[in-house]
Amino acid sequence: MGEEAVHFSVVDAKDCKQSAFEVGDKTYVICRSDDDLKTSAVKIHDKLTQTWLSPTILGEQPLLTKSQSVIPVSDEKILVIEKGVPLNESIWFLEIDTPFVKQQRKIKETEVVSWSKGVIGVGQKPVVISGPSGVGKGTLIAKLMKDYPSKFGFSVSHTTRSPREKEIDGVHYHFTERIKIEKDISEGKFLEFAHVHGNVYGTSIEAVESVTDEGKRCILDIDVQGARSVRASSLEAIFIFVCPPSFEELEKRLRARGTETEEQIQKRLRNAQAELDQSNEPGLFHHLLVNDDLETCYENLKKLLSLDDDQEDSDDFFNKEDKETASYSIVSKTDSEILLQSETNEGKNGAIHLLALDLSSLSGGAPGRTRGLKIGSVNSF
Ligand SMILES: Nc1ncnc2c1ncn2[C@@H]1O[C@H](COP(=O)(O)OP(=O)(O)OP(=O)(O)O)[C@@H](O)[C@H]1O
Ligand SMILES: Nc1nc2c(ncn2[C@@H]2O[C@H](COP(=O)(O)O)[C@@H](O)[C@H]2O)c(=O)[nH]1
Repeated sequence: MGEEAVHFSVVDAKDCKQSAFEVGDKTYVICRSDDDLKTSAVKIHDKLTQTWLSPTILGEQPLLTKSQSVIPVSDEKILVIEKGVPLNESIWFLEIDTPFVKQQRKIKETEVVSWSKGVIGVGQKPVVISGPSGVGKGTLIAKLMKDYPSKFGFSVSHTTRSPREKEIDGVHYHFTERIKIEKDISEGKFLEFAHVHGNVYGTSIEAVESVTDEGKRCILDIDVQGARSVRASSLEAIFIFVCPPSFEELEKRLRARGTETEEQIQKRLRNAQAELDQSNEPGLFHHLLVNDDLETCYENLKKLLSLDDDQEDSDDFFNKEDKETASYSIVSKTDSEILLQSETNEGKNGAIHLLALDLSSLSGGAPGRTRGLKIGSVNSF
């Protein structure tokens, strides 16, 4: 195991405790007050220009404790372990140059950093279901949710369109104003958004991650533009496109549903053709399903989902006692792993309990979550 010194320092300023660390030409300082553990400030010192920057801070902030263990893990992220809380709640990353941060920096034309919660274990990949309006996506998803309520959770999108008669705010969609969704999009709260049939639709990061945090598999019903954006994001998902048996049948279903005006139906049909044209594009969808007979299509969808090569949740690395009580701090870092030492538990025979965080596992969640962390007792990988 190669050695690399842990590089961090803690300085007590007048009214705030600081953790400072260098990455490239910049020094990042996380500053938190002992009196207010709810908020932290981040300052960046640019050594080249000798200037201090106050970046826009995105993402949910860590639940702060009185002390932390901090180490840069790459040019993109800094690992922050909050001490005194169980490991599952203690792992956070300050994203300083991830693709998400780079994108947000461009949009906002200002310096940006983003907090991202480290989540141990992979869970099952979210399922993105796309297809033309009226093909039956909602019908298939409703069946899945009814048959497997504890296994699947629906990502409730935001939309600026008006609710249909039986639609409930917060259940079918979060119905919202254009000005509000545009503000939230600009603040980086959305995984994807698109202008669809004349309205704005979008998937908030929270919509996906709240389902995954519940331990359920997240289902997204989004258009092809949205699927493309998710494909380009850090979220690893299964992409399914649902096709109609014919264009005539699609039109028939859309009309029979009776939820759109003639003008809206015409617009949806025009867009349907464009979506169908993209369904075979290499690298976009993993699976195509034809929704001719509903029951047959549903059975095929179930087959696809159970065939998915899901991994076991690596939570199993921990025993129950560790989960509830152990608190860890960083001991050392190599190119492949970071060693963590338990501060509260001594193993049998008085041995110190060491864990290794596999650095190759730092990916997979939506922005705001670093999902799929692999952590094991030393030598157990
Ligand atoms: N296999 C099928 N055979 C016949 N009718 C179907 C079938 N699947 C769905 N339908 C019906 O087609 C209509 C459209 O289905 P649904 O609302 O689920 O489509 P959708 O793809 O979710 O549309 P949108 O994208 O506009 O939300 C509904 O009235 C539904 O009952
Ligand atoms: N890109 C996104 N597309 C979405 C989202 N939520 C729904 N949709 C798609 O919009 C159309 C129309 O839906 P409707 O409820 O008005 O009939 C359909 O294709 C949906 O898949 C979203 O969050 N992002």
